[in-house]
Amino acid sequence: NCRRPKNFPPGPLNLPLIGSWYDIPARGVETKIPGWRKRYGNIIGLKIGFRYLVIVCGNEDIVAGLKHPNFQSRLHTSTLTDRSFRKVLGIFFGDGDQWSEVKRFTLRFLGQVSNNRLEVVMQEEMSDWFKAVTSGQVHEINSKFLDFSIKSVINVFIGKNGESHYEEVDKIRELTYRAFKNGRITGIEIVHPQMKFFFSSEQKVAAVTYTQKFFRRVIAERRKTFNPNNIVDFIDAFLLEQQKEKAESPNSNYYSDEELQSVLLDLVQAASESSANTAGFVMMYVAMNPQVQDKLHQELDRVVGRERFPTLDDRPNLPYVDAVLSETMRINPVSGIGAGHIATKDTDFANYRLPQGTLLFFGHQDTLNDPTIFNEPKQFRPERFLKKEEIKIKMTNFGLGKRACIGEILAKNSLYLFIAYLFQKYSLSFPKGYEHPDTTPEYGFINSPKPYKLILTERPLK
Ligand code: HEM
Repeated sequence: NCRRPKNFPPGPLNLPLIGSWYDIPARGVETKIPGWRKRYGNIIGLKIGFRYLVIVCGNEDIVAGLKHPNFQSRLHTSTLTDRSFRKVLGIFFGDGDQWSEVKRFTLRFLGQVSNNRLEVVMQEEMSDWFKAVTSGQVHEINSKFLDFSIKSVINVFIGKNGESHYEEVDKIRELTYRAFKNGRITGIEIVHPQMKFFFSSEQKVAAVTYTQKFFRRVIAERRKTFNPNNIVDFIDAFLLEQQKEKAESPNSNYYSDEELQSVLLDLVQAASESSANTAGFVMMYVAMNPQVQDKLHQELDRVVGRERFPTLDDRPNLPYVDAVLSETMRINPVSGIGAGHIATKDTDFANYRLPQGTLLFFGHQDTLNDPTIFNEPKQFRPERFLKKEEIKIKMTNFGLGKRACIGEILAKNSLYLFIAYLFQKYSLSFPKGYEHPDTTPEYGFINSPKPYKLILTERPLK
């Protein structure tokens, strides 16, 4: 049916069978949004095959859409449930009571990861990382170089045991990077799984299968040594909850092994690439803006000096470090259109009517680079985040409401530590001939910087 439902938002023409699929890039849909928005307004109506799709733009509408009670569900096609034993499990694509129970449990666990524990993990990972850096030499900045991110995530969730598996963790990083790079967030195979045989990438399947197998083994090993009186990490906490559930509510099955594997897969995939790619963009933009780097160095020298590691307690006194992180996430957000939400009922929204089953995405990158909101948005200017009056909108790049990212605080804390450690110790510069890296991201499930070259030069101890 090519006709739009009554009062559906305007958008490109729908053709028989394929809808407006011909005009929707499977990767980098962000690049089309400014043009569509000019033509059709804040709410853009599209169709992939038989599935209606809406992109919500404009900060007010994004906030309203993210919080709308009818838009708190996810798509459950087999392309997605293949990640979780063909069931609706895990947090990212989970739903209903199961999702809300396990999300609450995971948030509670994250709330208990003390600042002290995170600092120790980050100090260990960054110290190892620094060993791999040769001062004054050219380094290629790519997923492998930024592997401190997945290692610290693994360390937070599966404890020190993670270290004995670093070869496998490296393989998971490589497979996840490739899967996300090839990931087609608005690909037709996501909404019409019949098409996955033509479009699904081998890397995506390999990343899921390998990671699940890894966690299955780690969980089985842990079960042998599990001590309910010594809960150290996420797996311990989950196994304890599993025991309690079996004893107290034998009819419920929220804490199954399949759920644990699915949640761990979500956490590793959601956390490691997003933080690593944000770190890659931080290094790129700071090296491109020497005056920003000078200010970072001056602030760190003044507040921390060069002999001890910066801590989370230093954070109130290091506002420029935070401003650099916020400005990086504004200018090149790694999740440019967020994750798809589903309308669970026919819903009136922003003067339109969205049919049940409509898939919604949100124009985060568009808003964060809108010249009517941010003065000179293409300029990397962390100072704007030091002046509250310059930030006129609610930041939404971690989502909002029930479906919001569970890792926002963890991500911001660990990226703050990353920036503080890195610039306390090093100066960054481009090798001759590589001074102007391409800042356009490589689009995928999570956007990443295109690989580029940098020299890291150790700063002398003062
Ligand atoms: C720079 C880092 C990160 C960014 C920009 C980011 C961004 C996002 C966004 C935009 C969403 C979708 C929200 C929505 O549906 O509207 C999301 C969801 C999610 N994120 Fe993150 N994230 C980051 C780091 C992390 C970390 C470190 C973790 C794990 C500890 C994590 C775990 C998740 C999970 C599990 C969800 C699904 C939540 C749900 O569906 O209920 N993320 N994230």
